[in-house]
Formats: sequence, C-alpha cells, structure tokens
Amino acid sequence: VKDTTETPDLKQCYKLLKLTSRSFAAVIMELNPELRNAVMLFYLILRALDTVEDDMSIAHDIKVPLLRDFHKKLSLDDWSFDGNSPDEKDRAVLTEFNSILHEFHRLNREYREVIIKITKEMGNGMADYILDEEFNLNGVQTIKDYDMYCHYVAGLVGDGLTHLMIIARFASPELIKRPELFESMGLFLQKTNIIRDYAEDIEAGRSFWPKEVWSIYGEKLTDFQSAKNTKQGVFCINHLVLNALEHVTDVLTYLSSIQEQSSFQFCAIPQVMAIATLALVFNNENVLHTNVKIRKGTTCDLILKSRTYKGCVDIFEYYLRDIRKRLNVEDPNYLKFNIHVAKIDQFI
Ligand SMILES: O=C(O)CO[C@@H](C(=O)O)[C@@H](OCCCCCc1ccc2ccccc2c1)C(=O)NCCCCCc1ccc2ccccc2c1
Ligand SMILES: [Mg+2]
Ligand SMILES: [Mg+2]
Repeated sequence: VKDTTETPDLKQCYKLLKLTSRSFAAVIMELNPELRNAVMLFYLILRALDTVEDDMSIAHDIKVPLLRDFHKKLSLDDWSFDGNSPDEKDRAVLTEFNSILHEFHRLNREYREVIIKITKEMGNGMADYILDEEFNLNGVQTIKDYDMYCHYVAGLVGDGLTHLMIIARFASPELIKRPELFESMGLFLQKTNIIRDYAEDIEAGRSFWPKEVWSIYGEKLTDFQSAKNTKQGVFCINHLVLNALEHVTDVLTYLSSIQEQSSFQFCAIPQVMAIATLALVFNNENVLHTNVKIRKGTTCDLILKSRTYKGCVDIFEYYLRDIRKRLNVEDPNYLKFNIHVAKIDQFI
C-alpha cells in the first residue's frame, strides 16, 4: 500500500509550491493523489533549476556547471544553494531544497527516472543557451532558436508530464507517438508568457522575442517603448501571437486524449488561461510598457468552463473570433491571420 503519511518534509514542499507559483499550485492541488506528489516535486525541482537560470547575479562559470549537473543533486540526500536570486519566494526552493530531496527519494522509481531525465535535458539546454555568446548579447535570433529555447524550458515539461501521467495510467500511451502534441502544450504556454513579459524582461536586461520577427518592425528591441514606434510594436506583438496560435490545434488534440478528470483539468486550465492572455495582448500597446494580466473574474469563468473538452473548444473558439474581429487591415499580418484562424476554425 502506498505510504501516504504527511511528513514534515511533504508539508514544507506544499508550502514551497504555494509560495512559488500562483497558477500552477492551484492546478497541481487538483491532481489525483497518485500523481500529485510526483508532479509537485517535478514542479519544485524545475522551478529551482529555473531560479538558477533566471538569477542574473550568478557568474557564468558557476551557473553553467550548476545547470548541467543539477540532475546529479537529485541523487544526494542533502543539498541546498543560496544564490542571490532577487525573487525572495523563488530563492526558498533552493535554500529549502533538502525537503524536496527527502520527498523525491520516496517517489516510485519510474517517476524519479522521468524527473531526472527531464531535469538533465533542461539544465543542459539552459546551459547551452547561456554559453551562446550571440544569445547573450542579442537574445534569441531566429524563430528556430525561439522554438528551441522554448523546447528546453517548456516543451520538456510537457514531455515529462505526459510520461508521468502515462505511468499513473491517466493518459493513453498513444501520446508517446505524438511528441509534437506535448511539445505544443509547453510552447503555447511559454510563448504566451514571453510575449506578455516583454516590458518586465527588457527591464531585467533580457528578452526572448526572436530577432527574426522584431527586426521586421524596428531597429532595436527597445525601440517599441518610445511612443513613435507604438504601432510597429503592436504589429510585432500580433506577429508573435500569430506564431503562438500555430500550436492551438496540437493543444486541442492533446487535451482530447486525456481521460482522467483531474489530469484533464490540470492540463486544460493553463491552456485556456494562455489563449485568454493571447487575446488580451493582441493589438494591446500596454504590453510594451507593463505586464498585462487577465482579470480575476475571467480566470474563475475559465476554470469553470474548462472542466469539459467541449468547454475548452468553446473558449478557444470565442477568443479566436475575438482576435479575428480586432484584426486591422493595415496590419501586415492581416492576411496570414485570417488564413490561419480560418484553418483552426475548420479543425474545431
Ligand atoms: O520564473 C518564473 O516564474 C517563470 O519562469 C519562466 C521562465 O523563466 O522562462 C518559465 O520557466 C520554465 C522553466 C521551468 C519550468 C517549470 C514548470 C512550470 C510548470 C509546471 C507545471 C507542472 C509540472 C511542472 C512544471 C514545471 C515558466 O515557468 N514558464 C511557464 C510556462 C512553462 C510551461 C510548462 C508546462 C508545459 C506543459 C504542461 C502541460 C500540462 C500542464 C502544465 C504544463 C506546463
Ligand atoms: Mg523563470
Ligand atoms: Mg527561466
């Protein structure tokens, strides 16, 4: 019988979960007990890794080996790290890493193997980017680089979660044959965050908007912050929204194959939040200056409506129509948008 005693370490882990993530904590708590601890620990371990990646105060010669070897910490009984991550709540996952390790060793082997594999691949992908001088100086260059970066930080999460759900028998093994589906689950979320976080990232001295796109609309990425370039900045946002929408059909196909209710909601809620966020950032010049967020009321409606697959399809259809209605003919992306949204409509 599974040992489900609530140890002090487990309580500490759930405290860390709630501390580090508003959105993901809520959906992870919804999960069936069989899967909840594994996904919670998967989240905290990757959040710890990402906190190292995000911490601009850690020197490269410390950061790169730390990222590459992070998965090896998972075999230790005790390890913690005190970076100077500006974000207090994120720092805690690294200083309190022992609780995560103690609980990690209590997971069944199959779950641990998935988590170690993804942590190793993500850590090495992040390290490769940090070592790439081009990326360091000028950020993400091509759309191909953009997709590859998002693969490492989010596509791999979709990969790991899919395998955890299959081990727990909450998703069909057929999904393993469709890696493009779980890749899109991650890329849709990450690309939405990257578009939304423009102002915050520029402030922090980084950005992930691909040069292949923004250079169509401006000389420098920071140009969009001056009033005279607002229109070009909005066209750039819309171009990136269109690029993110290319993942919609894969996301809906993936959702249609999750049978277990709590896993379905766990997968569906972040996706419906993302399509609502994409509709919010579309044609929205505020994105160039601040971090726009969907209203709390909207969030509640989305959570309720996304309980069924049909509800999710309705939500996507609603926001895709909303975006199409607000397309302006002078937007260079006008034609591509219409063709692509019509294609998704056919799929739906
Ligand atoms: O620092 C921040 O607060 C934001 O960091 C972003 C960044 O630095 O780019 C960035 O960090 C990425 C690296 C660490 C990934 C951590 C993660 C996130 C969600 C999870 C959900 C469940 C289980 C494990 C999870 C692991 C970030 O958090 N971006 C949010 C989008 C990531 C989506 C991951 C993902 C992929 C597929 C999914 C499928 C189903 C349900 C949730 C899913 C969640
Ligand atoms: Mg981060
Ligand atoms: Mg990061």
